[in-house]
Parts: sequence; C-alpha cells; structure tokens
Amino acid sequence: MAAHNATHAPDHASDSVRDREIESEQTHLDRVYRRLEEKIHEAEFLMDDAAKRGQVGTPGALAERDAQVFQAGAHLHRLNSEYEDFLFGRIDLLLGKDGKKGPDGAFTSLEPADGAIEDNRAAIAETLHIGRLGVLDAEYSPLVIDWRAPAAAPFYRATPVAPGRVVRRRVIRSKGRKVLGVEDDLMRPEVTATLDGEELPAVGDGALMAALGRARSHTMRDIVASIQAEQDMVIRAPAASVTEVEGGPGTGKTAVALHRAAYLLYQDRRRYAGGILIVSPTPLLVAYTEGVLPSLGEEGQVAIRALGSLVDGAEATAYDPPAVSRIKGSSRMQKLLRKAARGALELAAPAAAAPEEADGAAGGDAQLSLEDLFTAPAQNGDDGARNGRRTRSRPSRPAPAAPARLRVVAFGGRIELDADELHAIRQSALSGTAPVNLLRPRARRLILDALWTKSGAARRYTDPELAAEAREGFDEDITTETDFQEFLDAWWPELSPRGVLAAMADERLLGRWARRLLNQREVRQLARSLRRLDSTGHGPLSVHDVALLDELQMVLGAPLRPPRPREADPLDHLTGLEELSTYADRNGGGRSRRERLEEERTDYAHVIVDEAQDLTPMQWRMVGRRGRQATWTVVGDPAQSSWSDPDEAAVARDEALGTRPRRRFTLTVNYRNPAEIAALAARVLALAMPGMEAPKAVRSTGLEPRFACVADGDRKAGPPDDAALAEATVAEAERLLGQVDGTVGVVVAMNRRAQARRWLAPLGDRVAALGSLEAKGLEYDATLVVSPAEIADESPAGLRVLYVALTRATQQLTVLSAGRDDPDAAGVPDLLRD
Ligand SMILES: Nc1ncnc2c1ncn2[C@@H]1O[C@H](COP(=O)(O)OP(=O)(O)OP(=O)(O)O)[C@@H](O)[C@H]1O
Repeated sequence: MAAHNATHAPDHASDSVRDREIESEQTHLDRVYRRLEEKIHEAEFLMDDAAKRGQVGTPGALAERDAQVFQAGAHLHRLNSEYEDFLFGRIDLLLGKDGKKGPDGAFTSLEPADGAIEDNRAAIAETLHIGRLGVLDAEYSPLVIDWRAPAAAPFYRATPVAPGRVVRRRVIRSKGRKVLGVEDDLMRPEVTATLDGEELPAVGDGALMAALGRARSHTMRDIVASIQAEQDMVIRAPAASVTEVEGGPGTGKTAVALHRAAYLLYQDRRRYAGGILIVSPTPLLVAYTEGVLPSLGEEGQVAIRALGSLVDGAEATAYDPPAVSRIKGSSRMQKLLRKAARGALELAAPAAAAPEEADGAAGGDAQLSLEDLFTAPAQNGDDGARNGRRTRSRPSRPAPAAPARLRVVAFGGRIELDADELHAIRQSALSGTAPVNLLRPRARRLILDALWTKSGAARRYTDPELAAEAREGFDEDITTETDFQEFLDAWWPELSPRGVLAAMADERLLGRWARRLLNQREVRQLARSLRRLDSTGHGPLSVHDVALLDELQMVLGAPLRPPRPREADPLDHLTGLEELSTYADRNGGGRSRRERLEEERTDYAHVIVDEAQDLTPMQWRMVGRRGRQATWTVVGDPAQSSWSDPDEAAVARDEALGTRPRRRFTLTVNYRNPAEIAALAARVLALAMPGMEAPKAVRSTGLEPRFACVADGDRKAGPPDDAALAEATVAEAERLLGQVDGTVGVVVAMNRRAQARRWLAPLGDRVAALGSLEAKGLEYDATLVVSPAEIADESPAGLRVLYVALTRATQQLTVLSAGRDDPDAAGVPDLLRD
C-alpha cells in the first residue's frame, strides 16, 4: 500500500531534539521571509519606477514601462498570495551520480553516486526546502524550490522501496512566519546519515496521517505537503494527449486533478495561457474545491465550472427524475434536436399583420409589390384523442403561425409561391448538416430563383448580360421591400436554442420530431419536463437541459455577435500604441482574468473532467466542444457512476477525446474513509459492480459504523412515516454533531432533499442536507445515510449512488434504516448485510 510504504515510522526523538529541529527550520524560514521581503520591495520599487516612466512620452519608454508594471505586479501578487505557509517540506539527499546542477541550483541526478553509502553510513550532500514558490538567495542558491520543479519531485516520489537520493523527507508545519512542527519519514532507515558532522535525527509520526486526521471544513484543502508517489505520477504526467485516471472513492482524484492544473501552468505557462477548464459535476463540488488553486497560487488561468453552468447565461437549478435524465442525456437527443430545430422553423414567429397589397408602386423594370399571407396551421392546442386518451398541451403557448404563401407583384403581374413550393424550397435549403440559422441566405436565394423563374422574365432576354442585369434589379427590388424582409423573418426566423427547447414542450410536435427515436411514453415525459420553461425557453433548467441548449447552439449556429470593442487605454490617444497590450488589458480593465475566462472562452488549452463517470453522452458532446484542440485529464470511477448506460457514454467520451493517445493511471489508496467504513461500502460495491476491487483504506479509527432504525416497523414495504423519519434523522444528526469537531453530511434520496433541509436547518451550518446525487465528490467528518433502500431504488444506477453516499465520511458513519430497508435485529439493512 503506497502510503504505508512511504511512511516509515521513525524513532521517536526526545522533545529536546524536536525543539532543536523546529528551531533550525525556524532559522531557515526567517531567512526565507527576509528574502521574500527584499523581493517584495524590489517589485514595489519597479512599480514606482514604472509609474515615473509613464510620464515620459516616448513610445519605447512607455512600452518598457508597461512590460515592467505587468511583471512586477504579477510577481507582487504571487508573493503576497503565497505568503502564508510558504514553506512546507524538506529533503536531505545523498551526493548525486553526475554532480550536475539544474537551473534551480539543485543537483539533477536522481540516483546516488557510487560510494555515497559505505557500511550503511553516508553524508548528506544536499538539503532542499520545498515551498509554494521558488526563491533564490542573493547569490542565486536555492532557498526554496517550487513544489512543481523537477528537483522537488523526489519529495513526493521517494519511498523506502525506491528511495533514490533521499535519506529523510520532512514535512514542516507552519502558520504565517512561525514553524509549529516537523514530521519526518526516513527513506533509508538502515543508513546512519550525518549532516555537517552530526547524526540526522527523525521526528514525528508521519505527516500524511496527521493531515488525514484533521477535522474537515466545508472547503477542500490542498495536499501539497503530502502528495503520495502514485498521485505524483499523475500530477506530473506529460501534458500531451489524454491522461486518464481511475480510482475508487477517496483516492485523491479530485485533489490530484487540481494539483495537476497548477503543475501544468508551472510547466508551460505560455501554452496554458489558453486557459484550463475543470469540469465538475455539481455547483456544490465547485464551491468545495475552488479554494484549492488559489492556495497553490494559481487561479487566473483556470476556470472551474459545474456541468450545469458551462453554457453562458444558463444555470441549472432544477432536477429531472431519473427516467427523464435518461432521455435527455441519451445520444438519441442529437438526432431529435436536429429534427426539432428544423421543425421549429415551420412554426416560425407569430404572424405580423398581413401587409396590404400595393400594386405597381415602384418604378423601374420590375414593378412589384409584395403580399405575404400568413396562415396559421392547425392549432397545437387542438387536443387530439389518441388511444382513448387526450394528449395534453400547454394552454399558454401561442399558436404557431408561419407564412403559408408568398405573393409578389412584378412586371405588372402576380407571382405566387404556394405552401408546397415554399416547403420544397425550405427542404432544399435544409439539405445537409449546416447550422439552420446560417442557411437563411441560401433559402433567400432559392426563393428569389423560384420567383424569377415563375416570372418568365428570363425568357425575354437572349443576351445573358442583359438577363443578368435584369435579374439583379429584380432581386434588389424584391429584397429591399420591408414586406419581403418581414416575410423572410417570419418564414425563416433566427431561432434560439431556448426557443427550440420551449417548442419541444408541445407533446404533439415533439411526437412528430421524435418519431422512431423515442416511444410515446418518453415523448410524454420529455414534453412534460420541458413545460417548466416559458414560451421563450426561460425558467428553471436542469443540468441535462444545459447540454441540450449547447447542442442546439451548434445545430442552429451561433448568432452573429458584434465584435467586442477593445477596452480603451487612456494612453492610446497620446502615443498611438494601439497594438501594445497594456497591463489594464491583460487584467481585464478591472474585471479579474478569471471572470473574463469564464464569460468568454469556449475553447481551452487543457480540459480536466472530474467525476467523468457521470457524464451523459450529451454532456460529453458539450464538454468535447470546449476542448477541440486541448489536451485532457479525465478522472473518474466507474463504480460511482450515476449514469445508467455506461457503454453509450463510453462511445460519446471516445468521440470527445478523439484519437489522441492515452495514458492510463490507477489510484489505489483510499485516504478518506477509515477501514471500518470502507469495509461496509465494499459490500455495496460487490452488489453494484461485482468483481471490482475497492481501494485500500490507509487508516483505521476502531469506530465501526452505527446502525439505527426509524420507529415505523409496521410500514414494511412502503415509504416511512415522515414524522418518524424526521425525528430519527434529526436525532442521529445531532448525535454525530456531538461526536466530531467538523462537518456532518446527511444524505437522503433525491426526492427527500427539500424535506431534509427543513428538518435539519435548526442544527446550524455544521450540518449539510444532501440529495444522493449532490453528495458526489464531497466529504464530511461524519455522514448519516438515510434509508439505503430508498437511495438504491431511485434509479437503475441506484446501488452505485448508494456506494457514493456510504463513502463520504472521514471519521464516522451512521446508517438509518426504515421498514423498507428490512433491517435485521442489529439494525443492519438488507442491502448492507454480508
Ligand atoms: N496525499 C494526500 N495527503 C493528504 N490528504 C489527501 C491525500 N490524497 C487525498 N487526500 C485527501 O483525501 C480526501 C479524498 O480526496 P479526493 O476528494 O480528491 O478523492 P476522490 O478520489 O476524488 O474521491 P471521490 O471519488 O470519492 O470523489 C480529501 O480530503 C483529500 O484532501
């Protein structure tokens, strides 16, 4: 087990040795802070100096000023934001094989020189301190190595099995400028090493265990001081292509994904200036994780977004029941949306008032007038009776109306395109896969062709040049008429994704568009769920609706947006240096770079997908569109998937990731759950994914999970009595609050979410009530899982969702059963019995 391998329990040193070691680290930390202060003063001086240059008007001086301000500002920002807990690690190393040093001043060789150890005795040749940023002293020797630098890798990678040059690894715990403690792991316990002639001591019980034992808050912490070797392999994996990471609950997948983003930026900041997108399943997980990157000094280039907020202007707030999620997430929607977008054209905009006929007004060769007649097709509110049942439709939706005929007067006569002809033109324009909104010019041209042909004018001209001239005049006369433009607007309106989604709420229309794709029941379920939206498509969206909107955006084509005006730099008019990017530009003129990234970007340099097992095919398509040129890191656990058809999702995932080569990693150690909780969860894993191996828990607390029952014994199969369930839930949550210092998560079936929030609100903010799907990725000191059977029965993936719920606790777990859980005499529900 990686963590135990790496954690040799050192001899307990006496308190005086510990104090001496803390003092020596304090001396080093003081030096580091003195140097940091010098650097901060330097940066401030540069900023001042730059401001003075701003008053000198030559373009060269201004450009130099600008670059200087930018660099000094960025440096100052990083120094200030990294100021706390700046230093956290140290390694003591043997002499390297080749004696060469890298740019950070450290020896590059990973292997010890021959003869570095003799008779199990060795001298330490190099000591490196590891911190959040690299700092060199005035002589360019490393005071601190950036955790992402190659020289820092042995701090994370060395194990007693493969120690390389590392003799001792030390984690330094500090607060602000004060060193509080040190924890050592000896990588070569058999070697007696000396540093400056004195024997190297080992202090403490291992940093990892200390980190894991701490109480949890509502936000995730970085793990920079205790990254384990198998995690480090993922974090530092080369960025090219696709890095796939699998691992059970608590193996650090999310933590690793976040640290990898910071590592990639360190490795190649220029390349990833293109932006890194981290896709998270829920806003709760975004809120839980978004503090980690700033704590690593990185945020500007990284956007963390929930699946339900990937489309600008959309924010998922509603939940679909599992049956509806299955329809909306399925790749069948791709075809259905294409049909709906094309079908929605027929509905067109509500008719404008029919224009009056104005004969022969215009002069010129082709005198014409237009008459477009709008005829409303059968009202969709006309409830048809099918199979003896009436189909319901929305009374509030306006009846669709599309122009059924186009009539123009030209060359003194009427030319008319009837409904069939217009339909044929529309079909011809729509052939192929081009976005519907972008086909309007083509449709317009086809209409003009048809009118021209019907006018018979072409026959009057034998000279092709004259014919072309006449045609040009004909086109111009028709197209400049407001009536014609109005006809076109109504007959081929610019469709919006929301408008099409709203149109799909009409069951009769949806049934037509979904022929051979959905069955009648699915049509009814889908239409009903879309009735949450008003006729413009506004209203509460679900996370699945957002992927549909994104798909529709592609099917329809992006509406043309006016180019973004460049933010004015007050210096522009003085210098004419329009091409120079300024500090204000780069910082978004007051808005943070991160805000701008989130608003504008749809294509990223690297995409990290967390909880990838949950993405539906339609969500993979949405995420794939954001990383067409990107490299990828995809982390997930099939055993935690809440999506019912993993094969269908795998096809969509392959399409999104493309043919780029893949590199796979597996994480095997569970850092979250104590062994007692992991063992219980493993029983559900065996039911949910027979044969799948659970990760190994790294620690044990001696506290077995507790089983409690709701007092509703006579309600065997049905839902428990609400009052009894509320009472038991609150009592168990209160009990857990008394047992742990940090947070308590109460997980209930999705349809009890609102209820549970009400029940638990009086207990304060250390308690969180979560629907089963919301628990994804989160963790709490203690968890209460309410009615495992209700959670498992919620959907075809219910057992996997239950597995997620049971693996959220870092210390204690209580399972509360109701009658339908069929608990035995000890309160253990049927699903969790051996
Ligand atoms: N090397 C480490 N040092 C200290 N803590 C760690 C380490 N690795 C993971 N952890 C902690 O273990 C917990 C689980 O990590 P994380 O949430 O990243 O796991 P996960 O694999 O994403 O879990 P899940 O699949 O259940 O969402 C977190 O509290 C994390 O900080």
